[in-house]
Amino acid sequence: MDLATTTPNPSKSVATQGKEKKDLTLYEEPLNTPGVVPLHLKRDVNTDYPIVEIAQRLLLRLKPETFLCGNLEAILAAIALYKAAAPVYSHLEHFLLWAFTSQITISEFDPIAKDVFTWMSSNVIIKNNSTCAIMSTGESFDTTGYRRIIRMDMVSNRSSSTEESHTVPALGQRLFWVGFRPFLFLRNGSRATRVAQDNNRGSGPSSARDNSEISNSIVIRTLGWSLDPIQKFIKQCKDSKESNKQGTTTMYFSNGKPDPWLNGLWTSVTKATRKLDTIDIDDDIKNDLIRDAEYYYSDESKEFFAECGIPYRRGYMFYGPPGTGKTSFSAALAGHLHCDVYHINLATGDLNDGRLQTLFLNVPRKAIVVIEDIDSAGIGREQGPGADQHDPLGDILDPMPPPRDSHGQQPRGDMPPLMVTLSGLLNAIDGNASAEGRLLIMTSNSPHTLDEALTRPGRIDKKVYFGKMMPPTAKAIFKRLIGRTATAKLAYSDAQVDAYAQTFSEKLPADTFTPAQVQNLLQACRGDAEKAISDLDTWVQETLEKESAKLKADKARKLAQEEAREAALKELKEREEKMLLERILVPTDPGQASSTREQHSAMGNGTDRHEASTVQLPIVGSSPDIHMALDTAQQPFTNPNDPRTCFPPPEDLTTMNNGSKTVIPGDGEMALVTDNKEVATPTDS
Ligand SMILES: Nc1ncnc2c1ncn2[C@@H]1O[C@H](COP(=O)(O)OP(=O)(O)OP(=O)(O)O)[C@@H](O)[C@H]1O
Repeated sequence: MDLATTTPNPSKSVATQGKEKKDLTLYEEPLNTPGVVPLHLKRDVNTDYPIVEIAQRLLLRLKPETFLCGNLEAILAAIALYKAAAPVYSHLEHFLLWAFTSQITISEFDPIAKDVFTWMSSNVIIKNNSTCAIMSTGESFDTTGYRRIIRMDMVSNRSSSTEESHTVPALGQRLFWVGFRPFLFLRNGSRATRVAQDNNRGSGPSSARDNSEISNSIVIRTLGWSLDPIQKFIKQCKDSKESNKQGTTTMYFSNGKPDPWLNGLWTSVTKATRKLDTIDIDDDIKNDLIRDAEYYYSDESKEFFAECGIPYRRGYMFYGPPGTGKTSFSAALAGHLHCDVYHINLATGDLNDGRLQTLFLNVPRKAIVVIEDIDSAGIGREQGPGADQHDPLGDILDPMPPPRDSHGQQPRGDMPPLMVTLSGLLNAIDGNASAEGRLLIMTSNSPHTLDEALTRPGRIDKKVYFGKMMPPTAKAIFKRLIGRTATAKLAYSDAQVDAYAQTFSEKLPADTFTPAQVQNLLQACRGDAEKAISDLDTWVQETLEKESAKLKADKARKLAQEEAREAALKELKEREEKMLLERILVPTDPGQASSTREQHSAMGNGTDRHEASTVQLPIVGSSPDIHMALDTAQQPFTNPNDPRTCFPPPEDLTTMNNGSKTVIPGDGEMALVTDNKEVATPTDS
């Protein structure tokens, strides 16, 4: 199409042209004016698509007719050709990749991916003047699922990373070299796929794409027919992480979610290692624990376990009041042994036996697994099939609806919160499928509530009590929290600090306060030793008063709960009695009574007759009578002479062997007489 030939002459007036020409004269400029777009082409141009206008102007300026055989159809044909050839190119590309490269795909939530990210961050993104990366504040960018990932901002790495933030490779691909070998790093996944996966939660690894790539994954590709170079590269990433890890401990927290591709099993946080000498507990206990744990991970011990055929596992139970250092010591021990800590929280309601087992199986060989506050996880002494049965008292004591979940939804009746059972926990800890090499630490505030099976030797090898502050530990905590600052800032000598610490430990009542409480007091003094000592008496008094007030309040609350429970029990009993009466009372309507009698006569004598007549048993009286009758109503007849289990035909007035007698005073009236004494009749009631 030649634009110039169809250009109307703008100089001609509308009035002097025919209809067709009249339309054409609307254009103000000749169409062949460079840079001017004819109005009929402008109809698709709007502010949303200025690019179309730009392209059109460009075409006019370039005058494509001069080099494309004089028409625009050639351009369209070229585009069509490109479109047709694109799949061929894609196939060719796939073939070349298949034929000449090797690749490894890693789920983004796998710990290995974290190692690769960290290596890429420090060796490629920061060094190679990248223009695109993902920045995350905080430490846990690696295994946390998309909710945190979308918080990250795309940034240019020209703003250098700070201590508080991390840059990780952006989605897409980048080429880098390790020595003389080129590698292609490819990060798949987008927010859209993450959302889609979120909606398909539970689909698990089947959400992988058809071409066996995992969504939200990274792919490492290199030239050649062997995976060795990639494996070496991954090992290099791991080694680099290990060397960077000095002085830090990584804590993993169980997610309890079913889809390991979406959220991973663990969320991790890396912290500066807490040193063991910052935990103030009895020195003997501390040294014993350290020696035991060190020996457990020694080669000698591994051989011993293997030779004796004992499963290579060790377990500790730390128990004592809250705030005495059970969790802190576990973390410090992990730092000392250069291993990571895996925290499993059983009380979240999103763990069941299967998931717990999976978590234990996914703990590396050398790791400390901590199950905190196991007594509050709802795993009591008895947890049989009836343990989760509905408690009728609950309805009376707590008539409120169950709490809403995190999405504000009422829990559905058919979806109870997940529970870990005692047998599930025992299996996970030391069942055949349980991983070996881990050191398990359970912490508890009240270990006496735990089932003995859980704490028996073999599962728990050491039980350690973490108690309140004694004078030696009070002295140690004073030196640690006050001494160092006092020496540095106020130039106290060691002897002075020691003297203050001694005074402090003597003034602090022994076995009364937890280390957490004392730490709170000393932190507030900010290195002022004299203030710490002068404030101590007041603090002790106030804290004791607060504690006693809290104790009183707790006692009152417990008493109120007990009373409410008793009242509820009473109410329940009354309900039962009422229901029973409704079930068993004979109607006083003579018509009904005679028809009942007819039914009884029709039944004749025998067991059936007894069952039928039992239903009519009139019982009104104290609760033992009621329960006697309830038993009778629920049990089949076995002894026809037993007044509780045998009721005579209504037409007879029978005296029982044991002296009990049933009286039928008249139509529609029945009464139970015990020891020839009438208890009640329906008309009485
Ligand atoms: N023995 C201790 N030595 C030093 N610090 C301690 C000690 N005990 C507690 N703390 C401090 O008190 C705080 C709470 O300690 P931690 O969480 O370890 O107690 P816990 O016994 O595990 O409590 P809980 O039973 O509630 O889990 C921490 O800040 C910790 O530093």
